[in-house]
Amino acid sequence: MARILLNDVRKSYSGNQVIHGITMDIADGEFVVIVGPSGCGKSTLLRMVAGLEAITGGTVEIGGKVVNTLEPRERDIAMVFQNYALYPHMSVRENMAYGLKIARMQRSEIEARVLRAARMLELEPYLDRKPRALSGGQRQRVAMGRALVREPAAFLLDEPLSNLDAKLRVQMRLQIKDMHLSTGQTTLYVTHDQVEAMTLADRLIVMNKGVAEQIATPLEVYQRPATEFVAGFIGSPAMNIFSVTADGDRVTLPGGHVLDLPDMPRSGHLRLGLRPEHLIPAEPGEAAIPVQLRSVERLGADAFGYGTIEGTDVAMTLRLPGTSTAERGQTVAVVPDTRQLHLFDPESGRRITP
Ligand SMILES: Nc1ncnc2c1ncn2[C@@H]1O[C@H](COP(=O)(O)OP(=O)(O)OP(=O)(O)O)[C@@H](O)[C@H]1O
Repeated sequence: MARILLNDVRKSYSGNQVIHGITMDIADGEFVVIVGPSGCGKSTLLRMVAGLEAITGGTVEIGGKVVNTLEPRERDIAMVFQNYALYPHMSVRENMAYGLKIARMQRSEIEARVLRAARMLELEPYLDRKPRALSGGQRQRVAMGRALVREPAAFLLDEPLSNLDAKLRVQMRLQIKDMHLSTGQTTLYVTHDQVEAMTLADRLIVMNKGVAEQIATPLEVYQRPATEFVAGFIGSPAMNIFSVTADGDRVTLPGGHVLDLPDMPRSGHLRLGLRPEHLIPAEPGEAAIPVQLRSVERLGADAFGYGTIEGTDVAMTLRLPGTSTAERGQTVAVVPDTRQLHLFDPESGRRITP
């Protein structure tokens, strides 16, 4: 087990910087998820920790040792990739044992470790099968088992569930969580799936264009996004974010609609963020945001209304009760829950208190 320290880690490809200095102290046993849109540098960051990419600047420390110039096999880490990379001619047992055999571990110890991992991953019935006779989920568990038997200081996983169907992904997500709880191993996990990120992580690194926009627990990221980018990226359906002008507590919205919002931290142009669940039906006559609905999606317990602020093309998503009779073409008047406002600086995109 190990603590991982990233200190101003940078990466350039032929002079083009793609990771712009990431610093983070990952505690021994912590589960950290690197999340962000395609191309933001998640895999590159993970591969630098693994030793599969050279580090252009800064240092990576694993278990108190700077590993910048160490080969992957010298770093005491195990990596699981999205494409499993199993040996087709070997059985599940042989696939899992292979790395240990190469490391000349004693046979009895290899067997014990393979059995322990197989039990944890519910692979015991398949130990003598070849990969081609396994389902996608089973193959992914073998890839996981192969990493597990090495009992490394840290686990690095790059989108390990992206080749599985939705139902299997949920199962494997729970299994990964269980595995982490029982091994207590430091884990770095890359995904672009925010549900995986929110449910697995002790802490998240939310990345955008090679920068860590926020490093915090999933709940902090959801409740107090540090930037407009994070606010828009985390949460489904996404947060409604639009430009407003504040004059004291009088706030003018797109379309000229005016709300009285208490405790505005400053006047002038601001970006206002409101999650769909924090918009409440207005009382008759109350100053409200009129939302003209373009479509309503009914999910049973809830319904989502997609539309625009009346008289504008500013998109708004509402979360309505499953019993709502709202329909496409109707206008629904809503007011924000004023304890749940998010305000961002229009220039820097950074959160303005609260
Ligand atoms: N070998 C390379 N040479 C040049 N540029 C590269 C190389 N590998 C990655 N990049 C660039 O670095 C940036 C980050 O890539 P990376 O693969 O880390 O992103 P990612 O967040 O993992 O994306 P995805 O979710 O699509 O896998 C991208 O702009 C990519 O084009």
